[in-house]
Amino acid sequence: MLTQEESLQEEIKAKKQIKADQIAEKQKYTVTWDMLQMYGRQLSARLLPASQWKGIIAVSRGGLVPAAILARELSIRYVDTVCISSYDHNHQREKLILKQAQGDGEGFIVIDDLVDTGGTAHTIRDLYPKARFVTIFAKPAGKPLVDDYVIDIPQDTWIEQPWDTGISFVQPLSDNK
Ligand SMILES: O=P(O)(O)OC[C@H]1O[C@H](OP(=O)(O)OP(=O)(O)O)[C@H](O)[C@@H]1O
Ligand SMILES: Nc1nc2[nH]cnc2c(=O)[nH]1
Ligand SMILES: [Mg+2]
Repeated sequence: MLTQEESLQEEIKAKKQIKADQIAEKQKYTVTWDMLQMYGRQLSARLLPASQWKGIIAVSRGGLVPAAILARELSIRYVDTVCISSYDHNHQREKLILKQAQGDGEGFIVIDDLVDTGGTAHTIRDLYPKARFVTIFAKPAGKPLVDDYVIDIPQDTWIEQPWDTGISFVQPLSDNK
């Protein structure tokens, strides 16, 4: 007989497996480091002049690499983070704010790698109503919640980020000599 805690853990594990299966079935949009740098530079150009910004707030973890690209291009050295953990619990997707940058976001760029359902973006908007909130990728459901983004991605497509992937051998199409 499982305890309540054990059955909750079992339920969470089963849900994670369902999510992994759903991701595996989705169309993939694979991002390379080069692409990310190129898109990050495009976004940076739209954030000029840099003198209007007090700093950058990265939405950890996905926003960390894009934030580094923006910081370099705009010569911004003040970089902070907001750290959000999303997890499944009792049929609800809850968000836990582990750490946040202070203030209402005025004069700051808040950057995340992508907006999908918009759940994270809602949290960011509540925390930093005066910030300029930008992402590199946007899916239709979350698009209305960002001030700017670079690449449109269909809702049914999973974005594979370069930090989640690696280079591996691929079989040739034909082994015929
Ligand atoms: O629009 P949404 O449906 O909320 O999805 C977008 C969020 O999902 C990913 O983060 P995730 O919560 O997976 O955590 P991570 O950044 O730490 O990888 C991504 O980096 C965005 O922050
Ligand atoms: N890597 C990745 N994380 C996500 N979080 C929510 N949607 C996505 C996605 O498409 N790709
Ligand atoms: Mg994230």
